[in-house]
Amino acid sequence: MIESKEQTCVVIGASHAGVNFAFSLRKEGWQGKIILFDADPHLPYHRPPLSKAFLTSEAGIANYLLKPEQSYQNESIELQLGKSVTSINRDLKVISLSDGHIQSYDKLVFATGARALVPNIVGLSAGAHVCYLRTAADVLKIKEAYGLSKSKKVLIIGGGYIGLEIAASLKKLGASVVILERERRILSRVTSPEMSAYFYNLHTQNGVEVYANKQVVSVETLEETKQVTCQDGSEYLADLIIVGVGVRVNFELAESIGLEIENGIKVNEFAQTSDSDIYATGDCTNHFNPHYGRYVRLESVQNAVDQGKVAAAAISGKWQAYDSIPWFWSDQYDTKLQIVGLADGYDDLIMREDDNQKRSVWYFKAEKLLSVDAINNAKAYVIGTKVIKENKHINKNVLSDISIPLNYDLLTS
Ligand SMILES: NC(=O)c1ccc[n+]([C@@H]2O[C@H](COP(=O)([O-])OP(=O)(O)OC[C@H]3O[C@@H](n4cnc5c(N)ncnc54)[C@H](O)[C@@H]3O)[C@@H](O)[C@H]2O)c1
Repeated sequence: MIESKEQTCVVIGASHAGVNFAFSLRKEGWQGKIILFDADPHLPYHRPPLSKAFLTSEAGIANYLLKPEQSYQNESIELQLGKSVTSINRDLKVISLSDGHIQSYDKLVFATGARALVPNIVGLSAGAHVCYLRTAADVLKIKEAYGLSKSKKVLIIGGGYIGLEIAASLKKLGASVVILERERRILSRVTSPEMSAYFYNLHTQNGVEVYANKQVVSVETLEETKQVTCQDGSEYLADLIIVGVGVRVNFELAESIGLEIENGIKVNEFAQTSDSDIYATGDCTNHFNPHYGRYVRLESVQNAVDQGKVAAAAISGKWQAYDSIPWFWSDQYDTKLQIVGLADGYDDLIMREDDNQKRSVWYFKAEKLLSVDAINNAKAYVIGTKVIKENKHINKNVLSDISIPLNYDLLTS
């Protein structure tokens, strides 16, 4: 079913999810208008380099664009940047914008993602020396506060991927870096104690001070310096504080029009919300994953791209259920981590150390492979992906024996 030229598809959010959706919709043959709205005034850019190359280099955000500007014109995709959608009327099928304009739609897509979580810490107001890292503007602010070549004392609140990637990047620039993590170990929300230990060692070996069990309770400004105090009474001084304590989904607009919200915007396997003319894609969605038999909300580029394709196909009348296997990556120092699958709920793991640099952690539940964390080990990532996709059984004795090379046939025979 290809819509006519009079139809309009409005997309709220022009990051990975919204932009990939828009190009996929055009590719599917949608002939009507496609309009992307985003509060961010920059041309849509890749987010993964924000905590890495963009943070450490002099290159402008124009070097990290998702698509060249011309390609939006080529595909007749209208970009309305620097504009927030403030309300939606489902009966009239119109959205209202911060500048007072209204826009009608036939199909509406939420690709609203998430925002940096602002913790409730006394004295932590986002002044010049307190930064977050979610947008290009956030990174520009860090660069301005930090200065690319100066060696400053940076304190990072939160030992998740964002905190660790920032630490690795700023360490390369010569900063002195302290990470304060509230939980008993870094990365506790997203990975196993074994992986947390690996990344703890990686960072401390590179000169980052990493402290767990540190709940920051207050921040005080002492002339040019910030003094951070934790619940256990310990104190740290810093020139710059960067906060990376997780995200909050941007679901409020969807909630205001009565869409079903449950850990994000709830969608079916076709990325469709509880309103059949409204879809949602990317970080903001809670969707069913058939490989794991449960609803998941993923914060990843892979999900943003793949779910956008499913939504575009569905709007075009091709009902292809979303069934991708999640994958993620992170680069810190010379370590490349690739993750396939979701390890939550694992009851067994096998850690394989092929050599000092190449490792992999294999997570199982009831003998089924759930996920693989591959450290500098593309082979483990590729084999893990194939095994999960094909739902094969792995011979754990073979996997544990590092004298046997990693090989799909040997592992699954
Ligand atoms: N390579 C990647 O995949 C990658 C890289 C960067 C960011 N991201 C994504 O960006 C988003 C944000 O990342 P993140 O690392 O901020 O989120 P996160 O939730 O993964 O980690 C936040 C960490 O902060 C800790 N924390 C929370 N409150 C705290 C407090 N008051 N004091 C000290 N520590 C506290 C938590 O225990 C947690 O370990 C996530 O969606 C993440 O998946 C992904």
